[in-house]
Amino acid sequence: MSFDRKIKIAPSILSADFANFGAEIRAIEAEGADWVHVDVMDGHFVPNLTFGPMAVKAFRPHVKTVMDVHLMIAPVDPYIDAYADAGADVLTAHVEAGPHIHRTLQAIRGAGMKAGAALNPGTPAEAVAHLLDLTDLICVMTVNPGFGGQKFIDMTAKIARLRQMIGDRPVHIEIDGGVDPKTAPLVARAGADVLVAGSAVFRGGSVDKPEVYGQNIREIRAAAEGVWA
Ligand SMILES: O=C(CO)[C@@H](O)[C@H](O)COP(=O)(O)O
Repeated sequence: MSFDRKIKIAPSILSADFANFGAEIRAIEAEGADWVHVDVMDGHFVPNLTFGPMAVKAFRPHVKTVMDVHLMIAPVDPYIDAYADAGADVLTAHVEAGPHIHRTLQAIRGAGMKAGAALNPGTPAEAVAHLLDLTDLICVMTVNPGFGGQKFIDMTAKIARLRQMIGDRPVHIEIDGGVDPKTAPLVARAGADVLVAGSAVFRGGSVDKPEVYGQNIREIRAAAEGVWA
């Protein structure tokens, strides 16, 4: 997985048909997704439950791009090897999920994955100030995690601060929650390069109407890239 700061659209399969993940993943990739974002929720760190490492391992053969796994679980450390075995390319843990995020990021890299650190809306950019050399991606939550389809919370000041703190390190800034063609330019202008979008990608489409996914992905990408025009 090479590093660049081009805009990447990462559809969240939280908004896909849960009875048809393989076909949904193949459809979004065929329609232009750069990464596939997989939301793991434990019903404890967040008030919702999705799936665990066995399901993620079953997704792996369908993902030809980058499998970006966002853990909304606590604790994280006992499960790192299971997600490495499942084939995650990027494994992101929340800084709020435990007292030892530094150790967690080291363990994620040690298991051969790219390491991400996620920040809830109430957590300041400074929470990752001493983690930047251990981190490949900072995920800025623009909703309170747990559900798709929520209203975007403006975190542009935090994103801009992170971009300044990161400097020339090869660290992605990923935005997660409420990303659509209206909010994408705001976060891209502030310095984000990976845009997770669930409802705004899957809305109106299906595996039988995948061209809608393609249109939705293109609209988000064009809106984000438009800030550089
Ligand atoms: O992690 C989460 C929610 O906790 C996200 O990945 C959502 O799935 C994004 O969904 P939309 O806000 O784009 O519908």
